[in-house]
Amino acid sequence: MKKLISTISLKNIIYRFRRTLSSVNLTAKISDRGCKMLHSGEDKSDLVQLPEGVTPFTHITQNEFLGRKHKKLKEEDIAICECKYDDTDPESACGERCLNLLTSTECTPGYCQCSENCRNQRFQKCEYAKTKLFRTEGRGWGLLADEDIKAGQFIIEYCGEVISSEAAKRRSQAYEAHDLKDAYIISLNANYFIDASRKGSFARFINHSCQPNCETRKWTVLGETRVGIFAKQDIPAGMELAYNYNFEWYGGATVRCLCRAANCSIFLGAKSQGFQEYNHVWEDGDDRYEVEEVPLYDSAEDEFFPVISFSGTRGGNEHSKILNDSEVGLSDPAVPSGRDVPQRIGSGSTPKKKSQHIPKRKGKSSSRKQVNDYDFAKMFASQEAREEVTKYEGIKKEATSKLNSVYQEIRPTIEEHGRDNQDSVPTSVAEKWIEANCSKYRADFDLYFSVIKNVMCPRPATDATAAVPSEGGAGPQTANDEAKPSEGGVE
Ligand SMILES: C[S@@+](CC[C@H](N)C(=O)[O-])C[C@H]1O[C@@H](n2cnc3c(N)ncnc32)[C@H](O)[C@@H]1O
Repeated sequence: MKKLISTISLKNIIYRFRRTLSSVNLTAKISDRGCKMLHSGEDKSDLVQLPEGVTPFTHITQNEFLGRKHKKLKEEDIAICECKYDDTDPESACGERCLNLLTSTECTPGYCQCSENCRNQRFQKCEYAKTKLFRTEGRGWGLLADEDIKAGQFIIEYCGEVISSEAAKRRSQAYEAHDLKDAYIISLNANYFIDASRKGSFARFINHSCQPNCETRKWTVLGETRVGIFAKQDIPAGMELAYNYNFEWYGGATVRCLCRAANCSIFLGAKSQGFQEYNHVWEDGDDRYEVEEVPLYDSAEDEFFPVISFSGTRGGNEHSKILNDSEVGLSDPAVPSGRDVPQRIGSGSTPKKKSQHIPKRKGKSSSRKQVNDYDFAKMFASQEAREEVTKYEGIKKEATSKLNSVYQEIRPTIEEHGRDNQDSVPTSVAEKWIEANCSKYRADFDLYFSVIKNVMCPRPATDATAAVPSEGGAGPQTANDEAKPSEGGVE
């Protein structure tokens, strides 16, 4: 908590400091938008050749806005850092101590004193890691590292068309209606989404994992928010890149997740906006989400996909091939391979197979369900035990519903700032969330403690009508009354 608060204050201090600096009047022009490396003169999107089977899309290296132009950054809004280039220490040019870098803001060309030596224009200069498109088993196309990537490294920007949330909903439904099963819409902020279905960068091929080696981060570049894929850990060449789709991904059709992680949440982007709009989900920790129907596709044809070569945007990383999951770091011998599991296939690659459906397990409910809501009190023969356990069951229910309502309250804020920018969430909101979580954990603990205590040290039954007399229900009460759960779990 302390760390969170100090990060927030640090950010405020840096922000104020930058505002002061930005009043310094520099005269250079703001550079043209876009990735200079790829957009100097010719349209490099023409050069991108895709392997056979990939649904064609337009390759872009900066977002395109529908219904508006790129922002024109006002001079007083330009954040200027303090860095100065020193040729004896090139790393000092907008390195890790750069004020802009620290606040996830790229330096503005013409306004950075390090000029062409500035190292904090990675989105603008398309300083991407080398990656390679490959065919996965059952998850369509994927992107893998084509060089060793360091933890924290910027890998690639997720580019696409920036659209409103209403448009995202409309498009998502239209894509589904047209049977486009791969969904490429992710959230930019509370109101806007990036759709990489028709236009996008190679980031659109990065698949989801519940235990990912990459993450999305939002950066401010020339006044606009942009989404980058960054390495969460060192990634060796040849390993598949993956990030967690929850929060960012708009979702679409309900898709069974095939990431093979031990903590897999079963469905792709189950916490994403699109998923939640289409389905009613169970709480975290439940073994299954309640959904109307789950379309699954057979991946058998994926396995016979030929090795294909193609040339892409940058030298050295432009051929694709089919690799099996163990070759890209996804194998788990405990999990059946694509051959055994009914899975869905990537878009446009192979003819679609007949869809299957998981039968609906329960009636559709209109609200979030409580899980683990077992009435433990019924287990006990003694009146006192039942009363005590009932009391803690009540406290736990209260804490759960408080946590749910806090979640609903803070969700827009969290979604606006994005999962990776939690330090921007107001302290009061963060505190509320942490407090509600602590209360819930404490209430859970108190309830389970009370159950275990009463099972281990049964009290004599005082109520002949006990619903389910426990085995030792009539036994003598042991002297263990001191071992009580903590009082006032949720206060
Ligand atoms: C942003 S696209 C990723 C690229 C996609 N595989 C392709 O071939 O174009 C997202 C789609 O990939 C598939 N996908 C990604 N991760 C997956 C996973 N862990 N399990 C199953 N399908 C996945 C789903 O069809 C999803 O709609």
